[in-house]
Amino acid sequence: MPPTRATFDVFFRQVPDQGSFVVAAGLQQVVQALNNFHFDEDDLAYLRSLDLYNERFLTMLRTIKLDCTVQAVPEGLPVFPREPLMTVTGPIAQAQMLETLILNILNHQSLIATKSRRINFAAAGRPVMEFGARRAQGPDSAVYGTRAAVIGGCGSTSNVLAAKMFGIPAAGTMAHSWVESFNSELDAFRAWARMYPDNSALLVDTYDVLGSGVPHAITVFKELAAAGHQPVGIRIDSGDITALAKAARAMLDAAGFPEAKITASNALNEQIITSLLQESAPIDNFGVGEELITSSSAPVLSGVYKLAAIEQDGQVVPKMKLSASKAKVTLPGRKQVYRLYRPGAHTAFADVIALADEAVAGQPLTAVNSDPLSTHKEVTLTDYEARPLLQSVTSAASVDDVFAIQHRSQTWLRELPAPVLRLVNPDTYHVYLAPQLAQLQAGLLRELRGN
Ligand SMILES: Nc1ncnc2c1ncn2[C@@H]1O[C@H](COP(=O)(O)OP(=O)(O)OP(=O)(O)O)[C@@H](O)[C@H]1O
Ligand SMILES: O=P(O)(O)OC[C@H]1O[C@H](OP(=O)(O)OP(=O)(O)O)[C@H](O)[C@@H]1O
Ligand SMILES: O=C(O)c1cccnc1
Repeated sequence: MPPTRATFDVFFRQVPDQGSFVVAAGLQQVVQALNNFHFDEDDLAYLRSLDLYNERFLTMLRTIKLDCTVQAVPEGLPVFPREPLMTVTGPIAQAQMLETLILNILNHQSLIATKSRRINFAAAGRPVMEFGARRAQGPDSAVYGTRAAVIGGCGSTSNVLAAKMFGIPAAGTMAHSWVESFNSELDAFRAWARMYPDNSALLVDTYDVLGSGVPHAITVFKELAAAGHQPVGIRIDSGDITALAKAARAMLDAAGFPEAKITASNALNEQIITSLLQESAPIDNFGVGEELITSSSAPVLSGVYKLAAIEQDGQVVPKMKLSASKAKVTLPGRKQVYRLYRPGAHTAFADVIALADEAVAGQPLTAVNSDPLSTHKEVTLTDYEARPLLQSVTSAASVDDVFAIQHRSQTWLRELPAPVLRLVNPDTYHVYLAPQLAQLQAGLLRELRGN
């Protein structure tokens, strides 16, 4: 008898930081991990030593060749609670074995892409450099977190390995130790300017921002300008950034350097950046590290991997987890997710989760709210165009440029109603269940409760 095939869905129930959406990220690394999925002899020897597995199972692992099909939403897409962002169909033992691997990759990158999107929304178009490697939870989180940060809107990184791996501009300014290691701040700035005459971003807060840092930077900028170079600017990394940036801006302007840019850093996040800009702090660039790379205000995206269906005797049998908590009831069956647009318009107004073979075309659709904690009020959706979001993923999927993903993500975000994108108290975006899926879920609920 061939092994039972099964379909699992990846989805999350809650958005970090009380936001309304998550930016999906990590698909490319999932594809790479599945392409590379295998057990070495020393893996098998270790598993054998546990005395838990029989030889038949270990032989199956030795010769394993994944026979799973994957559907996923494209990276960068804003997605909402309960929507499958990936489905995996394959022999049940194989598809089950992939749970933790897939969740590890998607949960991490989607979390950081979402945090980055929030920070980049707050920065309102000003470039944000990713500065987090030193505070990331280990090397992998630094590298793949940087990839996700760029998907979420960052334009460059000080993580040179990530820059090399993903084609991201490597960027940075100067360390305090550079300034401290010279006899004077002025000597330190001059030495830097000699080496990098066209990349003179000087760190002005080692001793006294307004008393020495900015005046010394201005002295060096004058010397650079006299030699035909365009000074880049300064970085402020402590103190009251608004007050210091305003005073520094005035000093730079008065000295004839209105083009010199001010970069701010120091444990920045979306709230602090919003506050700085509300105070009209004249900041041109942000360097953001620890709060971004660890998503420290909301460090977990609790994406889950749930059985949705198995195949028995050639029949697809929907499966559902009932659970003691109403919020954890799952959606049975093989599914597709659609984003609904008004005909001819670029504004999405709702998503619909439907059974894979359920018709969701231009006809009126009687749908219910997908949130199991809602009152399940029916709505009739009319006058829409429906675009499917889950696409087949091939193992030979081309390696997308991270900036192409970032760009697509921004386009998809612009399609959403503005109140959904608010950083504070965003509107909930509507996610409905199509009628056949809603009926299937209700029927299975009755059946399982009856049992
Ligand atoms: N005008 C401002 N509005 C809101 N937050 C600010 C403002 N200026 C600075 N901050 C933030 O306040 C926090 C603490 O800044 P503080 O000046 O105490 O740091 P610091 O003196 O550099 O200390 P440390 O040496 O530990 O970095 C940082 O997260 C910083 O980004
Ligand atoms: O604050 P983040 O958002 O993580 O940005 C990166 C930080 O890393 C550096 O600080 P460093 O490790 O030298 O410590 P310090 O400046 O707090 O002393 C840099 O000067 C930034 O402040
Ligand atoms: O200014 C920089 O170059 C910098 C600072 C902290 C972390 N990464 C880069």
